[in-house]
Amino acid sequence: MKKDLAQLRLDIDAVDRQLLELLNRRAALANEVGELKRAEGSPVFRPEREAEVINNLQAANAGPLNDRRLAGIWREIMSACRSLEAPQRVAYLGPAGTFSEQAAVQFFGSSIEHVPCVNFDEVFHAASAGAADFGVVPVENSTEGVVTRSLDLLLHSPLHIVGELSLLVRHHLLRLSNSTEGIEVVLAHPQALAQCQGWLNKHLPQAERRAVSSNAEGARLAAGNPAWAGIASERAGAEFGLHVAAPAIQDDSFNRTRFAVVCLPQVLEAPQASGRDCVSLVVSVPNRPGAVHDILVPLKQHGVSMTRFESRPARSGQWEYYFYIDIEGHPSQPHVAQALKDLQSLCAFYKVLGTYPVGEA
Ligand SMILES: O=C(O)C(=O)C[C@]1(C(=O)O)C=C[C@@H](O)C=C1
Repeated sequence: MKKDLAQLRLDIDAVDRQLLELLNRRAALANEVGELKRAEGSPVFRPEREAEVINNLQAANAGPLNDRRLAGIWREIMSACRSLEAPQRVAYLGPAGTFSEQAAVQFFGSSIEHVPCVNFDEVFHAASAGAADFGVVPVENSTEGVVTRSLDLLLHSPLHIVGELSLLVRHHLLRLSNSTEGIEVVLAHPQALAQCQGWLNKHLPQAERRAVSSNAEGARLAAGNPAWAGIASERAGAEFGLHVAAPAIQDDSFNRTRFAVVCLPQVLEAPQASGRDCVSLVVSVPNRPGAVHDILVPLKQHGVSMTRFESRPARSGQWEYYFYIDIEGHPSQPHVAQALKDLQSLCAFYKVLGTYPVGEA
């Protein structure tokens, strides 16, 4: 005979009590790990261990829970255990409700200490000066290209990249009412205004576009004036009590932003090889014909794929450039190490920005 709802709920309650006991046993073990780590001064956050835990469980998973959901649940369990060892402070472009905050929570889980910052410079400063353990900054958007300020800050920063993630970015038009009538000003971060310019040209051609420090800040301001609208996430709308006047107004429905997770090498060294890794570099070459071509030759010779090549002016007034290069692989692989060594010998400036596991698309 099939069980009725009341019986099924009793069974769920019983399983939950077992889970609770097991989770607390796990948490107590994490506490012990924390004591060991404090004694030896080693880092709390170990991304390669967390990846191993999830891989092992996925290999043993008999269902019906699917592997993706399982990973999401264990990321949160480990985030909670990690916070018992030591709360990880994560800096990002605030206020609450930004995509950067969403990226921080997606990467570290929700048991983190939030360090919202007013701009990207402050994120780098917080993580360099010890006010935060990690920083999360956008580096590239699939519609708008690179986030130039983040690249410029990475160039001279003592922070290195230890992880990345990519977030599907849906921008909504948010305001105090749920219609698009009578909007005089649209406020958002310049990147979001650019990502929605086609929609704005078509639907709100008369409205003034006002750039503000973050989308969430635009939403906050829009909550104070019925003729103003912000472009931001649903989360930001909820935070400031706004309606969605028009959903998903970004010009590209697959609009994605890639974020880098940065920290001081003292907080976390470069992660070990995970099997799917990436090295980010910034280089400059002597100003002579063929120099840019030449730096790509070692990559081809040693069979290393380049997944990104960006240039940024060196601000010397001499039309010199820095090149931001991502390659596939890990320096512990001999062909990658050799390619990097040969490449370095051709560069006037060479800096490894980080070696880290490739983020999920
Ligand atoms: O294995 C460790 O080093 C732990 O600290 C435990 C644990 C976990 O909860 O499994 C927590 C934090 C680390 O990032 C990795 C794993």
